[in-house]
Amino acid sequence: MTLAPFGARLRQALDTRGQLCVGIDPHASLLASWGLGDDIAGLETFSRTVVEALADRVAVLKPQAAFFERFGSKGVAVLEKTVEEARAAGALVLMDAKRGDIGSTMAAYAEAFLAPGSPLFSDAVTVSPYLGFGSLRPALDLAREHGCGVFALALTSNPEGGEVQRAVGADGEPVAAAVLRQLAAENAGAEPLGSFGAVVGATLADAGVDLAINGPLLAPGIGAQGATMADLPRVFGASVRNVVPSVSRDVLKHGPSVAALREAAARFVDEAAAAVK
Ligand SMILES: O=c1ccn([C@@H]2O[C@H](COP(=O)(O)O)[C@@H](O)[C@H]2O)c(=O)[nH]1
Repeated sequence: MTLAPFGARLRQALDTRGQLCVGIDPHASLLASWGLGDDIAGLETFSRTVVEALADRVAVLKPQAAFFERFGSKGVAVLEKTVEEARAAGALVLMDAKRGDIGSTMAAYAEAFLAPGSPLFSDAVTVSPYLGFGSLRPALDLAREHGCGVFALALTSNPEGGEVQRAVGADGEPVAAAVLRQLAAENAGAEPLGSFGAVVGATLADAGVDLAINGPLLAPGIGAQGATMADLPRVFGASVRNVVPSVSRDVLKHGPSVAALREAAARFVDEAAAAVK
């Protein structure tokens, strides 16, 4: 089956389901607070419950690969099932894997997440552009071919990010600005929204760079990291409609009750709508 471009599918999901991405981050502390073991059975129950609660209503679910990989091959098998079931229930799945390597290895990462038929095939994947934006080419091309998306780290939500991302190159352009400029080029002419997004933390005091990339802006940092939906207009300005605010722990802490998870997600959707209008 050929998918419509990711940007178009994402635009529709955000407009119909609301501007929210919920992260599936099975921290050991969350497994414990849900009364689950820090083991494969706990991981499986946690992930299945999040998918049951949210995949039919939130725009995007974002499994954090690290929390599955820490259990080895059995954890990856749970991740595969989580992705498949979330997509089948109607959510767009953004795999938060933050992969980045030389181009020839990047091609293998791209096949893992963006080639139809791959066990971890997802609607989009996060990547690191810090081996040079050009090293992402295999992922950008495969995503375009198959209707998928790619989100490159631009200005991350952690306080340490700026030392690399705000550094200024020999030509005077900050590193993050160069990433955003190249994403904008990938999205040129795309309607209603390009498929190549940037990760820009909602925790930033001020973006200080041009965020008008005609693509989605994944905004982690809301909730546990201290940002709120009310911060979005200040950080994202005129691009705020293209923001995909992302919350993991501040939704997940309401489990294992399916109803409570749904209520928490609905509250964030309402808060995002109020902030963006
Ligand atoms: O700049 C970034 C990029 C990715 N993340 C990821 O998002 C979630 C945040 O979880 P919370 O519980 O909502 O804090 C997590 O998976 C990070 O790896 C980010 O936080 N910042």
